[in-house]
Amino acid sequence: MLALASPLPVEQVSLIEAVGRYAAEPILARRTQPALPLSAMDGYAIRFAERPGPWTVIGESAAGGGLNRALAPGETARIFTGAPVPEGADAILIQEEATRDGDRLTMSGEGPKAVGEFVRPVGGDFAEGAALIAAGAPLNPAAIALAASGGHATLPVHRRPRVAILSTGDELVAPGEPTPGSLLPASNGPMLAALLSALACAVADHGIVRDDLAAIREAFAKAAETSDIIVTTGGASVGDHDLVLPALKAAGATIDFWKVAMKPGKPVMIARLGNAIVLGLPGNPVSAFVTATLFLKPLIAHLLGSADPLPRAFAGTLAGPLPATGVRAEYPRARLIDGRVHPLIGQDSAGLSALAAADHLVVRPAHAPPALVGEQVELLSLA
Ligand SMILES: Nc1nc2c(c(=O)[nH]1)N[C@H]1C(S)=C(S)[C@@H](COP(=O)(O)OP(=O)(O)OC[C@H]3O[C@@H](n4cnc5c(N)ncnc54)[C@H](O)[C@@H]3O)O[C@H]1N2
Ligand code: MOO
Repeated sequence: MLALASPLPVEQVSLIEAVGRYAAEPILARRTQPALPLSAMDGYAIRFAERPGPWTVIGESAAGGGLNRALAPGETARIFTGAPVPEGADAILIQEEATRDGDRLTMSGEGPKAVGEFVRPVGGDFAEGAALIAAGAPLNPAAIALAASGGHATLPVHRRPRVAILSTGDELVAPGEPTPGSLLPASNGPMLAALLSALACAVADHGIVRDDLAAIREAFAKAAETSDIIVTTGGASVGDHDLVLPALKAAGATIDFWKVAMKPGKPVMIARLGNAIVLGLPGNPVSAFVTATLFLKPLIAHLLGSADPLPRAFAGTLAGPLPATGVRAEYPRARLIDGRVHPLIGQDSAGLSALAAADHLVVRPAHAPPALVGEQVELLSLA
Protein backbone atom coordinates (compact mmCIF):
# COMPACT_ATOMS: atom_id res chain seq x y z
CA MET A 1 0.00 0.00 0.00
CA LEU A 2 2.75 2.44 0.94
CA ALA A 3 4.41 1.87 -2.43
CA LEU A 4 1.28 3.17 -4.19
CA ALA A 5 2.01 6.82 -3.37
CA SER A 6 4.90 9.13 -2.51
CA PRO A 7 4.94 11.80 0.19
CA LEU A 8 2.92 14.88 -0.82
CA PRO A 9 4.56 18.12 -2.08
CA VAL A 10 6.69 20.15 0.32
CA GLU A 11 5.59 23.46 1.83
CA GLN A 12 7.20 25.81 4.35
CA VAL A 13 4.93 26.37 7.38
CA SER A 14 5.06 28.00 10.80
CA LEU A 15 6.28 25.92 13.75
CA ILE A 16 2.77 25.46 15.10
CA GLU A 17 1.41 24.35 11.71
CA ALA A 18 4.25 21.83 11.49
CA VAL A 19 3.17 19.95 14.64
CA GLY A 20 2.24 16.34 13.90
CA ARG A 21 4.02 16.36 10.53
CA TYR A 22 7.53 15.14 9.60
CA ALA A 23 10.64 17.07 8.57
CA ALA A 24 10.79 17.10 4.77
CA GLU A 25 14.57 17.59 4.88
CA PRO A 26 17.25 17.56 7.61
CA ILE A 27 16.81 20.56 9.90
CA LEU A 28 20.19 22.14 10.69
CA ALA A 29 21.02 24.43 13.61
CA ARG A 30 21.31 28.07 12.52
CA ARG A 31 22.93 29.00 15.83
CA THR A 32 24.96 27.48 18.67
CA GLN A 33 23.19 26.71 21.98
CA PRO A 34 24.32 27.93 24.42
CA ALA A 35 26.08 30.63 22.44
CA LEU A 36 28.00 31.67 25.61
CA PRO A 37 28.81 29.66 28.75
CA LEU A 38 25.69 30.03 30.92
CA SER A 39 25.00 29.46 34.61
CA ALA A 40 22.59 26.63 35.46
CA MET A 41 21.92 28.01 38.96
CA ASP A 42 21.44 31.18 40.98
CA GLY A 43 24.60 31.96 42.98
CA TYR A 44 28.11 33.29 42.38
CA ALA A 45 30.57 32.82 39.51
CA ILE A 46 33.91 31.75 40.99
CA ARG A 47 37.26 30.28 40.05
CA PHE A 48 37.15 26.67 41.35
CA ALA A 49 40.78 26.70 42.53
CA GLU A 50 40.02 29.66 44.83
CA ARG A 51 37.54 27.78 47.07
CA PRO A 52 36.62 28.47 49.89
CA GLY A 53 37.27 32.12 49.24
CA PRO A 54 36.89 34.76 50.44
CA TRP A 55 36.02 36.63 47.25
CA THR A 56 35.05 40.23 46.54
CA VAL A 57 31.70 40.64 44.75
CA ILE A 58 32.36 43.08 41.90
CA GLY A 59 29.04 43.02 40.01
CA GLU A 60 26.22 40.96 38.60
CA SER A 61 25.45 38.82 35.53
CA ALA A 62 21.75 38.33 34.75
CA ALA A 63 20.06 36.39 31.91
CA GLY A 64 20.08 38.46 28.74
CA GLY A 65 22.90 40.64 30.09
CA GLY A 66 26.35 39.85 31.48
CA LEU A 67 29.27 41.28 33.38
CA ASN A 68 31.15 43.93 31.42
CA ARG A 69 34.62 42.61 32.28
CA ALA A 70 36.57 39.50 33.22
CA LEU A 71 37.02 38.45 36.86
CA ALA A 72 40.46 39.07 38.34
CA PRO A 73 41.90 36.65 40.97
CA GLY A 74 39.90 36.87 44.22
CA GLU A 75 36.87 38.34 42.48
CA THR A 76 33.38 36.91 42.08
CA ALA A 77 30.12 38.07 40.49
CA ARG A 78 26.53 37.53 41.55
CA ILE A 79 24.96 35.35 38.82
CA PHE A 80 21.51 34.01 37.93
CA THR A 81 20.21 30.97 36.05
CA GLY A 82 20.68 31.43 32.31
CA ALA A 83 23.17 34.32 32.72
CA PRO A 84 26.57 34.37 30.98
CA VAL A 85 29.43 33.09 33.15
CA PRO A 86 32.08 35.87 33.14
CA GLU A 87 35.55 35.25 31.82
CA GLY A 88 37.85 34.20 34.65
CA ALA A 89 35.15 32.06 36.34
CA ASP A 90 34.93 28.30 35.83
CA ALA A 91 32.27 27.15 38.35
CA ILE A 92 29.14 28.34 40.14
CA LEU A 93 28.82 28.48 43.92
CA ILE A 94 25.08 28.16 44.54
CA GLN A 95 23.70 30.78 46.89
CA GLU A 96 22.52 28.16 49.41
CA GLU A 97 26.19 27.29 49.99
CA ALA A 98 27.48 30.87 50.17
CA THR A 99 27.62 33.49 52.90
CA ARG A 100 27.69 37.10 51.84
CA ASP A 101 28.55 40.07 53.98
CA GLY A 102 28.45 43.25 51.92
CA ASP A 103 30.96 42.69 49.08
CA ARG A 104 32.64 39.81 50.90
CA LEU A 105 31.69 36.26 49.92
CA THR A 106 32.75 32.97 51.48
CA MET A 107 31.80 29.36 50.89
CA SER A 108 29.66 27.99 53.72
CA GLY A 109 28.53 24.69 52.22
CA GLU A 110 30.25 21.96 50.20
CA GLY A 111 30.53 24.15 47.11
CA PRO A 112 31.08 22.93 43.55
CA LYS A 113 32.75 19.51 43.24
CA ALA A 114 34.62 20.10 40.01
CA VAL A 115 35.62 22.72 37.48
CA GLY A 116 32.61 23.45 35.25
CA GLU A 117 29.97 22.62 37.86
CA PHE A 118 26.66 24.35 37.04
CA VAL A 119 28.22 25.90 33.91
CA ARG A 120 26.52 25.01 30.62
CA PRO A 121 29.34 25.06 28.08
CA VAL A 122 29.16 26.72 24.66
CA GLY A 123 27.50 24.31 22.22
CA GLY A 124 26.57 21.92 25.03
CA ASP A 125 23.13 21.39 23.48
CA PHE A 126 24.09 21.83 19.80
CA ALA A 127 26.54 23.67 17.58
CA GLU A 128 25.64 25.77 14.53
CA GLY A 129 25.34 23.51 11.48
CA ALA A 130 24.51 20.39 13.51
CA ALA A 131 21.67 18.17 12.26
CA LEU A 132 18.87 18.78 14.78
CA ILE A 133 16.07 16.79 13.17
CA ALA A 134 16.51 14.06 10.56
CA ALA A 135 14.41 14.03 7.38
CA GLY A 136 11.28 11.99 8.04
CA ALA A 137 11.43 12.42 11.83
CA PRO A 138 8.22 13.41 13.64
CA LEU A 139 7.74 17.06 14.54
CA ASN A 140 6.49 16.46 18.07
CA PRO A 141 6.42 19.21 20.70
CA ALA A 142 10.06 18.53 21.69
CA ALA A 143 11.23 18.72 18.07
CA ILE A 144 9.30 21.99 17.63
CA ALA A 145 11.14 23.42 20.66
CA LEU A 146 14.47 22.17 19.29
CA ALA A 147 13.78 23.78 15.89
CA ALA A 148 12.82 27.06 17.57
CA SER A 149 15.98 26.97 19.69
CA GLY A 150 17.95 26.24 16.52
CA GLY A 151 16.75 29.51 15.00
CA HIS A 152 13.84 28.31 12.86
CA ALA A 153 10.47 30.08 12.71
CA THR A 154 9.19 27.90 9.86
CA LEU A 155 9.89 24.33 8.75
CA PRO A 156 9.72 22.41 5.45
CA VAL A 157 7.02 19.73 5.69
CA HIS A 158 4.89 17.69 3.33
CA ARG A 159 1.40 19.00 2.68
CA ARG A 160 -1.38 17.51 4.83
CA PRO A 161 -3.33 14.71 3.10
CA ARG A 162 -6.95 15.54 2.31
CA VAL A 163 -9.06 12.60 3.45
CA ALA A 164 -12.66 11.96 2.35
CA ILE A 165 -14.84 9.70 4.50
CA LEU A 166 -17.76 7.86 2.88
CA SER A 167 -20.12 5.60 4.84
CA THR A 168 -22.11 3.17 2.70
CA GLY A 169 -25.26 1.33 3.74
CA ASP A 170 -29.06 1.53 3.39
CA GLU A 171 -29.41 0.73 7.10
CA LEU A 172 -27.53 3.83 8.26
CA VAL A 173 -28.92 7.06 9.68
CA ALA A 174 -27.02 10.02 11.08
CA PRO A 175 -26.17 9.65 14.80
CA GLY A 176 -29.03 10.92 16.97
CA GLU A 177 -31.71 10.30 14.31
CA PRO A 178 -34.58 7.84 15.04
CA THR A 179 -33.74 4.18 14.22
CA PRO A 180 -37.04 2.43 13.48
CA GLY A 181 -36.91 -1.21 12.34
CA SER A 182 -33.43 -2.33 11.29
CA LEU A 183 -31.96 1.14 10.88
CA LEU A 184 -28.90 1.98 12.98
CA PRO A 185 -26.72 5.00 13.68
CA ALA A 186 -23.72 5.36 11.35
CA SER A 187 -20.87 5.17 13.86
CA ASN A 188 -17.97 4.55 11.48
CA GLY A 189 -17.91 8.11 10.09
CA PRO A 190 -17.53 9.74 13.51
CA MET A 191 -15.04 7.02 14.56
CA LEU A 192 -12.84 7.75 11.53
CA ALA A 193 -13.19 11.51 11.93
CA ALA A 194 -12.17 11.13 15.58
CA LEU A 195 -9.20 8.95 14.70
CA LEU A 196 -8.10 11.42 12.01
CA SER A 197 -8.57 14.45 14.24
CA ALA A 198 -5.37 13.45 16.06
CA LEU A 199 -3.40 13.36 12.78
CA ALA A 200 -2.15 16.11 10.48
CA CYS A 201 -4.74 15.81 7.74
CA ALA A 202 -7.79 17.67 6.40
CA VAL A 203 -10.95 15.61 6.78
CA ALA A 204 -14.09 15.92 4.65
CA ASP A 205 -17.04 13.77 5.72
CA HIS A 206 -19.06 12.92 2.60
CA GLY A 207 -21.82 11.40 4.73
CA ILE A 208 -23.91 8.31 4.06
CA VAL A 209 -24.17 6.86 0.55
CA ARG A 210 -26.94 4.38 -0.30
CA ASP A 211 -26.20 0.80 -1.42
CA ASP A 212 -26.58 1.76 -5.07
CA LEU A 213 -23.86 1.20 -7.65
CA ALA A 214 -24.37 4.49 -9.48
CA ALA A 215 -24.60 6.49 -6.24
CA ILE A 216 -21.37 5.00 -4.86
CA ARG A 217 -19.58 5.42 -8.20
CA GLU A 218 -20.59 9.08 -8.33
CA ALA A 219 -19.55 9.64 -4.73
CA PHE A 220 -16.13 8.17 -5.60
CA ALA A 221 -15.75 10.33 -8.71
CA LYS A 222 -16.63 13.48 -6.72
CA ALA A 223 -14.36 12.62 -3.78
CA ALA A 224 -11.43 11.78 -6.08
CA GLU A 225 -11.36 15.37 -7.37
CA THR A 226 -10.51 16.84 -3.97
CA SER A 227 -8.88 14.02 -1.97
CA ASP A 228 -5.55 12.31 -1.55
CA ILE A 229 -7.21 9.46 0.37
CA ILE A 230 -10.78 8.22 0.13
CA VAL A 231 -11.89 5.95 3.00
CA THR A 232 -15.12 4.03 2.71
CA THR A 233 -16.76 1.72 5.23
CA GLY A 234 -19.20 -1.07 4.47
CA GLY A 235 -20.12 -2.87 1.28
CA ALA A 236 -16.66 -4.41 1.06
CA SER A 237 -17.60 -8.08 1.39
CA VAL A 238 -19.25 -10.55 -0.96
CA GLY A 239 -23.01 -9.95 -0.43
CA ASP A 240 -25.36 -8.78 -3.17
CA HIS A 241 -25.45 -5.31 -1.58
CA ASP A 242 -21.68 -5.06 -1.20
CA LEU A 243 -21.06 -2.65 -4.06
CA VAL A 244 -17.85 -0.80 -3.23
CA LEU A 245 -15.62 -2.98 -5.42
CA PRO A 246 -17.91 -2.86 -8.51
CA ALA A 247 -18.43 0.88 -7.99
CA LEU A 248 -14.68 1.44 -7.87
CA LYS A 249 -14.20 -0.55 -11.06
CA ALA A 250 -17.04 1.38 -12.73
CA ALA A 251 -15.36 4.65 -11.71
CA GLY A 252 -12.15 3.49 -13.44
CA ALA A 253 -10.10 2.62 -10.35
CA THR A 254 -7.17 0.22 -10.35
CA ILE A 255 -7.69 -2.36 -7.60
CA ASP A 256 -4.39 -3.10 -5.87
CA PHE A 257 -5.65 -5.72 -3.43
CA TRP A 258 -8.84 -6.94 -1.87
CA LYS A 259 -8.99 -9.18 1.23
CA VAL A 260 -6.28 -9.67 3.79
CA ALA A 261 -5.87 -12.74 6.02
CA MET A 262 -6.69 -10.81 9.17
CA LYS A 263 -9.46 -10.88 11.76
CA PRO A 264 -11.16 -8.54 12.00
CA GLY A 265 -10.73 -6.76 8.69
CA LYS A 266 -10.77 -9.49 6.04
CA PRO A 267 -12.58 -7.61 3.24
CA VAL A 268 -10.29 -4.54 3.31
CA MET A 269 -9.39 -3.26 -0.18
CA ILE A 270 -6.87 -0.80 -1.56
CA ALA A 271 -7.25 0.90 -4.94
CA ARG A 272 -6.07 3.91 -6.92
CA LEU A 273 -8.60 6.31 -8.42
CA GLY A 274 -7.00 9.20 -10.27
CA ASN A 275 -4.54 10.74 -7.83
CA ALA A 276 -6.36 9.36 -4.78
CA ILE A 277 -5.72 6.18 -2.87
CA VAL A 278 -8.91 4.39 -1.88
CA LEU A 279 -9.13 2.39 1.33
CA GLY A 280 -12.29 0.28 1.35
CA LEU A 281 -12.76 -0.69 4.99
CA PRO A 282 -15.25 -3.29 6.22
CA GLY A 283 -18.55 -2.06 7.64
CA ASN A 284 -18.38 -3.89 10.96
CA PRO A 285 -17.43 -1.14 13.40
CA VAL A 286 -14.53 -3.01 15.04
CA SER A 287 -13.25 -4.21 11.66
CA ALA A 288 -13.34 -0.62 10.41
CA PHE A 289 -11.47 0.57 13.50
CA VAL A 290 -8.77 -2.11 13.33
CA THR A 291 -8.15 -1.63 9.60
CA ALA A 292 -8.11 2.16 10.02
CA THR A 293 -5.49 1.69 12.73
CA LEU A 294 -3.36 -0.72 10.69
CA PHE A 295 -3.76 0.78 7.19
CA LEU A 296 -5.11 4.34 7.27
CA LYS A 297 -2.84 5.71 10.00
CA PRO A 298 0.38 4.39 8.38
CA LEU A 299 -0.77 5.66 4.96
CA ILE A 300 -1.24 9.16 6.35
CA ALA A 301 2.16 9.05 8.04
CA HIS A 302 3.69 7.90 4.74
CA LEU A 303 2.06 10.72 2.73
CA LEU A 304 3.37 13.13 5.39
CA GLY A 305 6.89 11.81 4.74
CA SER A 306 7.41 9.73 7.87
CA ALA A 307 10.59 7.64 7.75
CA ASP A 308 8.92 5.11 10.05
CA PRO A 309 5.19 4.96 9.27
CA LEU A 310 4.34 1.49 10.57
CA PRO A 311 3.02 0.83 14.07
CA ARG A 312 5.61 -0.65 16.42
CA ALA A 313 4.70 -3.77 18.40
CA PHE A 314 6.03 -4.50 21.87
CA ALA A 315 5.84 -7.52 24.15
CA GLY A 316 3.37 -8.08 26.99
CA THR A 317 2.38 -10.92 29.32
CA LEU A 318 -1.11 -12.40 29.06
CA ALA A 319 -3.34 -12.24 32.15
CA GLY A 320 -6.08 -14.23 30.41
CA PRO A 321 -6.01 -16.96 27.75
CA LEU A 322 -6.62 -16.49 24.04
CA PRO A 323 -7.95 -19.21 21.70
CA ALA A 324 -6.01 -20.76 18.81
CA THR A 325 -6.12 -18.78 15.57
CA GLY A 326 -7.17 -20.06 12.17
CA VAL A 327 -6.06 -19.07 8.69
CA ARG A 328 -6.13 -15.34 9.57
CA ALA A 329 -3.89 -13.28 11.83
CA GLU A 330 -5.99 -11.95 14.71
CA TYR A 331 -6.04 -8.64 16.55
CA PRO A 332 -7.99 -9.22 19.78
CA ARG A 333 -8.80 -6.14 21.86
CA ALA A 334 -7.16 -5.98 25.27
CA ARG A 335 -6.49 -3.77 28.22
CA LEU A 336 -3.07 -3.38 29.80
CA ILE A 337 -3.45 -3.27 33.59
CA ASP A 338 -0.37 -3.15 35.85
CA GLY A 339 1.76 -4.34 32.93
CA ARG A 340 -0.38 -7.42 32.17
CA VAL A 341 -2.55 -7.97 29.11
CA HIS A 342 -6.23 -8.61 29.80
CA PRO A 343 -8.10 -9.79 26.68
CA LEU A 344 -11.61 -8.29 26.75
CA ILE A 345 -14.86 -10.24 26.75
CA GLY A 346 -16.76 -9.74 23.48
CA GLN A 347 -14.36 -10.05 20.55
CA ASP A 348 -17.14 -9.77 17.94
CA SER A 349 -16.37 -7.52 14.95
CA ALA A 350 -19.46 -5.51 15.82
CA GLY A 351 -18.73 -5.24 19.57
CA LEU A 352 -18.08 -1.56 20.24
CA SER A 353 -18.37 -1.93 24.03
CA ALA A 354 -15.26 -4.12 24.24
CA LEU A 355 -13.46 -1.91 21.70
CA ALA A 356 -14.13 1.21 23.75
CA ALA A 357 -12.72 -0.51 26.84
CA ALA A 358 -9.54 -1.55 25.00
CA ASP A 359 -6.26 0.33 24.96
CA HIS A 360 -4.23 -2.24 23.00
CA LEU A 361 -4.55 -4.74 20.17
CA VAL A 362 -2.88 -8.11 20.63
CA VAL A 363 -1.12 -9.29 17.46
CA ARG A 364 -1.70 -13.03 16.97
CA PRO A 365 -0.23 -14.77 13.92
CA ALA A 366 -2.33 -17.16 11.81
CA HIS A 367 -2.23 -20.88 12.74
CA ALA A 368 -1.16 -20.14 16.34
CA PRO A 369 -2.01 -22.57 19.18
CA PRO A 370 -4.04 -21.30 22.15
CA ALA A 371 -2.10 -18.67 24.15
CA LEU A 372 -2.02 -19.35 27.90
CA VAL A 373 -1.87 -17.07 30.92
CA GLY A 374 1.74 -15.94 31.46
CA GLU A 375 2.64 -16.27 27.79
CA GLN A 376 4.32 -13.38 25.93
CA VAL A 377 2.30 -11.75 23.16
CA GLU A 378 2.88 -8.84 20.80
CA LEU A 379 0.92 -5.64 21.46
CA LEU A 380 0.05 -2.50 19.53
CA SER A 381 -0.91 0.58 21.49
CA LEU A 382 -4.17 2.31 20.57
CA ALA A 383 -3.02 5.58 22.20
N1 LIG B 1 -20.33 -14.97 3.07
C1 LIG B 1 -19.49 -14.11 3.65
N2 LIG B 1 -20.00 -13.16 4.40
C2 LIG B 1 -19.18 -12.28 4.99
C3 LIG B 1 -17.79 -12.38 4.81
C4 LIG B 1 -17.30 -13.41 3.97
O1 LIG B 1 -16.08 -13.55 3.77
N3 LIG B 1 -18.18 -14.24 3.39
N4 LIG B 1 -16.97 -11.53 5.48
C5 LIG B 1 -17.50 -11.05 6.74
C6 LIG B 1 -16.59 -10.10 7.31
S1 LIG B 1 -15.15 -10.71 7.93
C7 LIG B 1 -16.91 -8.80 7.47
S2 LIG B 1 -15.83 -7.76 8.32
C8 LIG B 1 -18.16 -8.24 6.98
C9 LIG B 1 -17.87 -6.91 6.27
O2 LIG B 1 -18.85 -6.63 5.43
P1 LIG B 1 -18.99 -5.30 4.59
O3 LIG B 1 -17.73 -4.53 4.55
O4 LIG B 1 -19.58 -5.65 3.30
O5 LIG B 1 -19.95 -4.44 5.50
P2 LIG B 1 -21.54 -4.39 5.49
O6 LIG B 1 -22.07 -5.71 5.09
O7 LIG B 1 -21.95 -3.23 4.71
O8 LIG B 1 -21.77 -4.13 7.01
C10 LIG B 1 -21.34 -5.04 7.98
C11 LIG B 1 -21.96 -4.64 9.32
O9 LIG B 1 -21.51 -3.38 9.71
C12 LIG B 1 -22.59 -2.47 9.89
N5 LIG B 1 -22.17 -1.14 9.42
C13 LIG B 1 -21.87 -0.81 8.17
N6 LIG B 1 -21.53 0.48 8.10
C14 LIG B 1 -21.65 0.98 9.33
C15 LIG B 1 -21.45 2.27 9.89
N7 LIG B 1 -21.04 3.31 9.14
N8 LIG B 1 -21.63 2.43 11.20
C16 LIG B 1 -22.06 1.39 11.96
N9 LIG B 1 -22.25 0.14 11.50
C17 LIG B 1 -22.06 -0.05 10.19
C18 LIG B 1 -23.68 -3.04 9.04
O10 LIG B 1 -24.94 -2.61 9.46
C19 LIG B 1 -23.47 -4.54 9.23
O11 LIG B 1 -24.04 -4.96 10.43
O12 LIG B 1 -18.79 -9.13 6.12
C20 LIG B 1 -18.89 -10.48 6.64
N10 LIG B 1 -19.68 -11.26 5.76
O1 MOO C 1 -12.97 -9.39 9.18
MO1 MOO C 1 -14.49 -9.38 9.71
O2 MOO C 1 -13.79 -7.97 10.18
O3 MOO C 1 -13.85 -10.80 10.65
O4 MOO C 1 -15.60 -9.30 10.97
